Amino acid sequence: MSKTTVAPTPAPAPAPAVRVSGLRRSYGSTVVLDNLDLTVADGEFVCLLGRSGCGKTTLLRTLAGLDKADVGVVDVPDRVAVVFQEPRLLPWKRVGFNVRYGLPNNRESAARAQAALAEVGLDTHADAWPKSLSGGQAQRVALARALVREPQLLLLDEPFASLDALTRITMQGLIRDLAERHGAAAVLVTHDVDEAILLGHRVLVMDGGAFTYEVDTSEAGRSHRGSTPYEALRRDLLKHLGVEET
Ligand SMILES: Nc1ncnc2c1ncn2[C@@H]1O[C@H](COP(=O)(O)OP(=O)(O)OP(=O)(O)O)[C@@H](O)[C@H]1O
Repeated sequence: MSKTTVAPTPAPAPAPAVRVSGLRRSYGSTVVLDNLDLTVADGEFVCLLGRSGCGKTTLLRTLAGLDKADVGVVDVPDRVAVVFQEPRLLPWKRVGFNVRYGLPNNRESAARAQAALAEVGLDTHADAWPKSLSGGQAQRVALARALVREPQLLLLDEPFASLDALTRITMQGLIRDLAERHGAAAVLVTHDVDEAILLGHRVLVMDGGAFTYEVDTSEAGRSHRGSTPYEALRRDLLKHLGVEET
């Protein structure tokens, strides 16, 4: 009896976490987002770099559902969490409540909040008041509040901007590890080229509401600062941002 072998059907590629096409947004006569297309794969970490006013925050707010496109398709998963530049905690509620705010008021939510606090190294702070936290600790609580929702997409709008340089380095490592561990896709807005290279699998440069450059940083991001591939990538990005190095 002859045997027929059937070639296995390739598994379908997983649906991307973010699919944006033809996105336009204007305020009056000012075009802020101009016919943007963006796809972010599941588990991918994308960083947006661009000069002030180029439309980064507007794009992030649109992905978060906080701003509305004039035209275009914006397809994001159901569970999206945002971390802003400031922690935005409720000062009259304890840390644990802030983390589980919006979840059902039950023991499971309290346990999930506690686990999220442990992930950001603040498991002993559930009963603390926000005003007793340092800036870095408060931003960790904001991160725990995002993670407790088990987001499929994490949106980060300059979350380290108000932190001191040392805390910033710790937070960068933490966010990278957590995004990886949770398998969440992430979009980070930053002004910092090194931060973008360090955290991103891919870096997009925006100018005038459009993407003007894109680079895969997954390899160079693992190289040390100062190494040849890292410095070449850094110079390349600075050039596309229109920054002259002296
Ligand atoms: N609600 C609004 N009403 C009118 N104009 C707005 C509004 N929000 C943003 N803009 C304008 O849209 C443009 C893009 O703003 P956006 O905040 O997205 O830029 P950005 O790249 O995030 O800037 P930055 O890096 O300084 O935060 C700017 O010219 C800004 O003035």
